Amino acid sequence: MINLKAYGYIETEAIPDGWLPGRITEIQRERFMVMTGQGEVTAVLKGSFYHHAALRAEFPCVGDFVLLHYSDAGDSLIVKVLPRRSKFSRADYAGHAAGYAKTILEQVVASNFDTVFILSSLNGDLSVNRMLRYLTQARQSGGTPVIILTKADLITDVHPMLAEVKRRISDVPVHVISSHTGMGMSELHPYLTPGQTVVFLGMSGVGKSSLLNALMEQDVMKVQAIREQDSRGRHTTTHRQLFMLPSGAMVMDTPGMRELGLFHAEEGIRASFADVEELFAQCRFTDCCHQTEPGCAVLAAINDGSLPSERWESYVSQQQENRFVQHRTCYLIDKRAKDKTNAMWNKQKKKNGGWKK
Ligand SMILES: Nc1nc2c(ncn2[C@@H]2O[C@H](COP(=O)(O)OP(=O)(O)OP(=O)(O)O)[C@@H](O)[C@H]2O)c(=O)[nH]1
Ligand SMILES: [Zn+2]
Repeated sequence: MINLKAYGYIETEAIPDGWLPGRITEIQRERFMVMTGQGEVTAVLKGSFYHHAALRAEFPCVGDFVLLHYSDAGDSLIVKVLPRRSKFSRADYAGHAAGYAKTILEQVVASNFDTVFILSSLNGDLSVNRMLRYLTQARQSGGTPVIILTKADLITDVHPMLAEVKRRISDVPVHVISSHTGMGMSELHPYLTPGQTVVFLGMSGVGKSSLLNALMEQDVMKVQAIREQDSRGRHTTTHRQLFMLPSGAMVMDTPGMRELGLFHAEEGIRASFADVEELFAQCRFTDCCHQTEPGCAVLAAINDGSLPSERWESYVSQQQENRFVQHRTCYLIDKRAKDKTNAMWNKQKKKNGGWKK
């Protein structure tokens, strides 16, 4: 018997007779691995998930708690996804049937995590703006962000960089580690207590796989020694996507996490830049664009130094990216609707042997 609480399960609703709660640890095409009180089982989705395929966001993802009809011979059946307490979604544009265009836009790639480790490499180009973007996503997700500066063994003096990060990001813990030497790793223990789930965010090559291997105390992920042009087949040692660490905490690593874009991130942006958005109310004109207008509170704050201009710039660039995603989404909905109308029109034309009567 396995205690599902060790997997972060919190019973929030009574489980009907004959149903079994479980947590999704791995997804391969149509087949799911689910950890349950009876051990890990394979499962498939109840047909109704496919009938309502438009509700893409409701498809189970790694980390989800689900209810199953348990079968000890063959696949169990996933009947319900329990409410998610946190999630990462990505905007999904890829080739789906036109009729579903309005509702396939959010694809959830990981859920029910407590902490988001935002990784940046100290020896690469350490970009605080990029960190701020990841912070917005983390805040939007419902997880608690923590910043991890990796590969400390490659730097002689980490202090200037650490000071710069802390200066610009004052409300989030920052840790300096090396997965190779073990430096700073003990600082991560408080986030890795039993039943806690962590996800990693960070650019390719910052050391996510190396950190996972170090925390697992074994090589579960293949680490890239040399960058390949072809990103396929990268992590070939395992398909597992939810790892139980020796400490009793879990780490999720899903392919989707590696290609997140900002998706409907207004709330996250608002949370990250409350100080900036508060200024807007103080502008003289309600439709102020904060560019050249007289009486603009933003320009005044930049001038007197109370709003660092780099902070204003990263706010503007996150807004732009978010708006781009939204426009693109609207554009695609529009285009799919048009394509569908055209297809119907052409069918009609054929049937009528020429132009519609
Ligand atoms: N010196 C040093 N190198 C490290 C450390 N962590 C990772 N590396 C190296 O950085 C490179 C990339 O590490 P990975 O762990 O594969 O990075 P990743 O973030 O998983 O990369 P993707 O799989 O592309 O997303 C490898 O060559 C690692 O050996 C560290 O703490 N110190
Ligand atoms: Zn203004």
